[in-house]
Amino acid sequence: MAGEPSSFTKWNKPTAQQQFETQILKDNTDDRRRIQLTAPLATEIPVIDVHRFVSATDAEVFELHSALGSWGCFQVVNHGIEKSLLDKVRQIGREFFQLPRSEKQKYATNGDEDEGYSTDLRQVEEEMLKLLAKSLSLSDEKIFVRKTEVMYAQFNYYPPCPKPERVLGLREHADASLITILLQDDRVEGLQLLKDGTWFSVPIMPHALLVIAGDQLEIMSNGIFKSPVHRVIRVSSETERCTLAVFCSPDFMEEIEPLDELVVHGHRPRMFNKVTNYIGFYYPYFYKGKRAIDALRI
Ligand SMILES: O=C(O)CCC(=O)C(=O)O
Ligand SMILES: [Fe+2]
Repeated sequence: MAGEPSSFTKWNKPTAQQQFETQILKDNTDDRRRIQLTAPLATEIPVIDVHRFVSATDAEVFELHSALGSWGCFQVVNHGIEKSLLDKVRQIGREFFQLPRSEKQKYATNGDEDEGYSTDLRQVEEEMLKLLAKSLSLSDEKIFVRKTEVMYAQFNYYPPCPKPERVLGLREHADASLITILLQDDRVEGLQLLKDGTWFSVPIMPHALLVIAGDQLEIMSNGIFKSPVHRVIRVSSETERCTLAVFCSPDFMEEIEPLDELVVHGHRPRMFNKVTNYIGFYYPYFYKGKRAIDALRI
């Protein structure tokens, strides 16, 4: 139906997740609760300059570490992807969703070729994963790089909404991924993050990428990093909002658990049980409005 949020996914290993995402978007329109549209701006989310971070001071590394333990995300600038390319990606997303439904349908299963931006995003992903290992002081800075095999890109499109206080764009959830790299819309806000029981708006930085910790990172970091609950509200009755989310995860059949190095007897005991195919494990909980990660807590 015209006017509903929709998504177009393109990833290297199509699975049931695609259907799941469609379901989330359908569910959103059933939310009839009044939504609080104004929220304080999350100005404390740190902005990390990737180039500078190579020679970051201990204080900067600590800032990243503590942001991921509280907000569960950070903004990244100087990531190496051309601004013009990011603008083009957003433009392609908007143009795609403006096509008639019959046209969009033609692309629905066309998910196995490479796009120009996917290589660039893989490099950014690797840099981010190395930053995470660095901020956890892990001995192997590539541990998360080696464990992250799946990249799944999804455009989210939120049309203008005449009753934004009635309809969510995307209902509250935490991501099942290890990390999510989000290219926000450059004009319309909408992403809100739950911290200590309060919703905060995530500020727009037009050419920054927002890195969000997913549940699998919370598990592997033995709870040091938090996978934040977030949602999308539809603030504008005039302008559409388009974002690109890239979900980065281990192979589905990989067993994940807290990294040995982060389990410290007597100080930081193991906080989560092992799980295989976390993505598959996650959905049934999501549908019930619960968090899968809670079922793994020891
Ligand atoms: O569109 C957004 O701002 C966030 C999307 C999101 O949270 C998701 O796709 O999981
Ligand atoms: Fe999300």
